[in-house]
Amino acid sequence: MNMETTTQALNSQAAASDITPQAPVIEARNLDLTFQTNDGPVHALKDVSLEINKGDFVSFIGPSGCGKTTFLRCIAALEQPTGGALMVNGMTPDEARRQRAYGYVFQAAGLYPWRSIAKNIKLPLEIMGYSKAEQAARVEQVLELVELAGFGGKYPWQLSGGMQQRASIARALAFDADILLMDEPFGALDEIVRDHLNEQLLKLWARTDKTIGFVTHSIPEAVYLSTKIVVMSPRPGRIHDVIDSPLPKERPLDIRDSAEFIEIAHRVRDGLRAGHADD
Ligand SMILES: Nc1ncnc2c1ncn2[C@@H]1O[C@H](COP(=O)(O)OP(=O)(O)OP(=O)(O)O)[C@@H](O)[C@H]1O
Repeated sequence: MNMETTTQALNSQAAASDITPQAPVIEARNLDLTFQTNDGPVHALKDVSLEINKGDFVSFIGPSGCGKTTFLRCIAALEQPTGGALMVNGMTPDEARRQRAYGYVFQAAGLYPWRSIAKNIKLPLEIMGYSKAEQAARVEQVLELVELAGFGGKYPWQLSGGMQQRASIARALAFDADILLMDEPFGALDEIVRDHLNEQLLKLWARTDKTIGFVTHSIPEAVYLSTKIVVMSPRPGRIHDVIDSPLPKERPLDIRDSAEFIEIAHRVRDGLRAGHADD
């Protein structure tokens, strides 16, 4: 095969792979979850169907108690659905958890106060049996990613709330899972800090190509961050609308003043209102 034909063959292979649809990273089909409580059954999720593809940044927005956290916890195999099907990387959530498919960032940073930032980040790596050298290398790498290089020796109380939340993101990134699940990570922070962390998170996402599932109550945050916005309606949590964002991947903060941004924000708000009216 001469050089030209080789190039042509490679080009056509590339073209073919461009059009070959990739299997979704997360696929929910008619997912249902009812909690049995002392006060009777609580129907938290109803008939939730959703596909999340590699590299998507998906935000879940909806009123309190509509099942956003529950859905994230199902993906992480922390809750068992009572109906429907859920696949993560083509596996059951439990298998995916065993393969360390995701890192999870909680509402509160949840750092151990008696461990330095570096030692907090190392904890999951120690449990997974990484060598000391590998632990140190990964800590350096993820601290760099969240712009906390040089802070590994500090203790959580020596860091601001925003820095602590970044440290907890670093901990979730440490074992390089493809999926990052984030449950209202910036909910407790003031707006300016939140804006800054939103910008940093977008850059981190662009650099690492992770698939992110992100729970928020903030419409601007959802629109600014996401490639896909899932609007949920009150209990039992259902998907009211799924918005594929037309915004470019590169997003300066002032994109929030653009007509396109405002239009998507309106659609989310209308969805939230209509969801309430469904009751
Ligand atoms: N382990 C549990 N046992 C019983 N009920 C539960 C459990 N976990 C959640 N629920 C109930 O399921 C519903 C959905 O809860 P979930 O935390 O997923 O909502 P949410 O949309 O994340 O709410 P918020 O925005 O307030 O964080 C709520 O009514 C909640 O009380």
